[in-house]
Amino acid sequence: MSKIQEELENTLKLLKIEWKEELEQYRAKTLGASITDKIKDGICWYPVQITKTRVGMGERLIIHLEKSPSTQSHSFQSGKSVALFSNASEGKQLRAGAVINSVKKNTMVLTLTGREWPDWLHDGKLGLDLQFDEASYKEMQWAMESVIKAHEGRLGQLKEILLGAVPAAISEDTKAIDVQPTLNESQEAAVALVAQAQDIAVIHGPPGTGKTTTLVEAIQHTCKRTHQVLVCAPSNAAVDLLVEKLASSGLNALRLGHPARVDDQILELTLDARISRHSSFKDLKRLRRSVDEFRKQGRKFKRNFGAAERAQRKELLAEATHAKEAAQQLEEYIIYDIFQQTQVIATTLVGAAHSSIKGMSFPVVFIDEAAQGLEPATWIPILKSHKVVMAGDHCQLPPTIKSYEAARAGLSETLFEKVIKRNPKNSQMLSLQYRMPQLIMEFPANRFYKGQLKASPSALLHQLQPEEPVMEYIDTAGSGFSEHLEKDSLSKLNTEEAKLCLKILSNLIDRLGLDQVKEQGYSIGIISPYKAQVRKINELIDEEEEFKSLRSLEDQTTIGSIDGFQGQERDIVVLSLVRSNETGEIGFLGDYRRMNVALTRAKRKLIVVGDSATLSTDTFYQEFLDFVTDKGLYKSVYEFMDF
Ligand SMILES: Nc1ncnc2c1ncn2[C@@H]1O[C@H](COP(=O)(O)OP(=O)(O)OP(=O)(O)O)[C@@H](O)[C@H]1O
Repeated sequence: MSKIQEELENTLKLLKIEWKEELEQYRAKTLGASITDKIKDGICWYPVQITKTRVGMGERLIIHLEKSPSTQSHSFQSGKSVALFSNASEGKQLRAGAVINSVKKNTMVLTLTGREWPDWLHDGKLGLDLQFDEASYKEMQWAMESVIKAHEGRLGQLKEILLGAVPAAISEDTKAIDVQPTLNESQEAAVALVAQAQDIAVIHGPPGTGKTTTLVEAIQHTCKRTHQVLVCAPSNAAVDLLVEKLASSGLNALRLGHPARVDDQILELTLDARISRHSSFKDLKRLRRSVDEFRKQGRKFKRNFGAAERAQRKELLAEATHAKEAAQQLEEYIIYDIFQQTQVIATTLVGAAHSSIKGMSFPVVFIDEAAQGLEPATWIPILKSHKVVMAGDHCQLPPTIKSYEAARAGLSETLFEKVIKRNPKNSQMLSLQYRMPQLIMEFPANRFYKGQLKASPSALLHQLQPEEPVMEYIDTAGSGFSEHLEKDSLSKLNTEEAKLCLKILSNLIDRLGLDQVKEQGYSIGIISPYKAQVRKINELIDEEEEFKSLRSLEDQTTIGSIDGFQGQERDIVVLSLVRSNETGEIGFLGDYRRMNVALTRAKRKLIVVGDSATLSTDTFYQEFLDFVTDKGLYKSVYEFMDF
């Protein structure tokens, strides 16, 4: 067996270990567990009441739910798969699949996976279970098996090239390319590389250097020459960001994926929305209504059936089937028509296995944030493509891997890293960043990029107001604040620190003036490495009177984990580090790439809040504390202790 085949077989083996680990963790929580156990584990809500049902975009069925208030934490998050169940039928549970749109402390909005309301929806007591997402693993396994099996054809060639056994080809044609005049020299060189590369091109570089911006330019350029391209990223948030930029650059983009997982601003570009805007949609609706009508009529005749009624019923149900087939055909035509008009099909890596693009192939696939994609997931869109373009930064967050064994044995190395190492000539580095002023950039630039990262003149001027410092570190040491473990999720939170962060942010908003912040449209990010802290911050903003001004900025504010912020930027960022304990334990803050992402999201103001007594046990954080002290960015919590 060749080295490459061995390597791929090994990756498949590691994927199976990871799959087993995640399944075992899920089973440990669910198998044989009573509803009470599951509620305690934070993976079940029961009972829940329906507060509203409605039909959303694309005729999706949407349910608003509420449970009685409790302090019980849970693992429900937007985008996750759940099952709604009822205890109405004795012994057997009635279940319907759904995806979470949004979740607050005691309320949730869901989109049902099916197209029909379950007939038990208003019977018995309802509950909600978190589901294990096995479909993604199946797709990744299938992709790995396809790559292993491919010895000929384009996939057979691509695997040899991407994994470094065969050199990648670059065209000699160095015709000047027509790009936006705003691109810098290395960004322009990256677009040229994408045009010339026959097999693979990689754009890499530190945060804010315009990898996504350059990728969008390269996509535009490619779309002038080809009918359609595939564009992917590992996370829904990263796909949404790309789609937004592609659509505003004038490209006809289609966002594939479940609408509940898509940002509200992008909903208009989903297949559901595009179908509902199609000129034949009215006919489709009419046909679907007639299916329902025939069925309803057919089911009316239940008792005292004579031969004539039986025949009539048969006829009505046959009509229903007929209308259903016609509706399906029309829907297929509408989808075909939409795809014909689409220049860019955008989806997550795993979403590239979506049935609506089954059997399609693309001249080029563009993968953004490729350094965050698990290798088996990254192969999924490559199976459909002739040429591969990746953008990313391997000093930012890697993919999340649950099995320590699989990560250590090599699953943590991404295809992006392998490609850069093995095809150095086919990559273009960007090193001029446009996001952060010097002070925000300096520490990550020195610590992660050997000082090679430079700030563009425009970024140097980024600030909120001349007298407002662009960066501050607020030390909570000595305050008595301390972290807690959220028992059910095993995530950490630090309530006092969460309040302090919001207080500091409210003060900043007061200084700038609420109206001014709204008028300027400053975007705000409140970030923490821990999901439990993110939940706590959300809860405080929703409930506490003193954070009223922050509530009124809801549309401009994003609260999330560091992992969810990769690829994004905000004018103002508050980072809550949470860890505060006697033993100096810093847990997964020890993955410094996570801090690299967190420290490089802010454009005009970065406020970091943490406990130096705990953090300084680690040399990386000690260096960071030395940096903020040297630069005069250090403040103690005592300056804010009046609250
Ligand atoms: N040539 C340019 N001129 C002016 N602004 C630019 C240029 N290139 C990128 N930018 C701006 O810099 C910011 C960062 O760009 P972008 O998000 O593309 O960077 P990135 O490298 O993908 O960042 P990250 O590593 O965080 O994902 C954006 O606000 C973008 O508009």
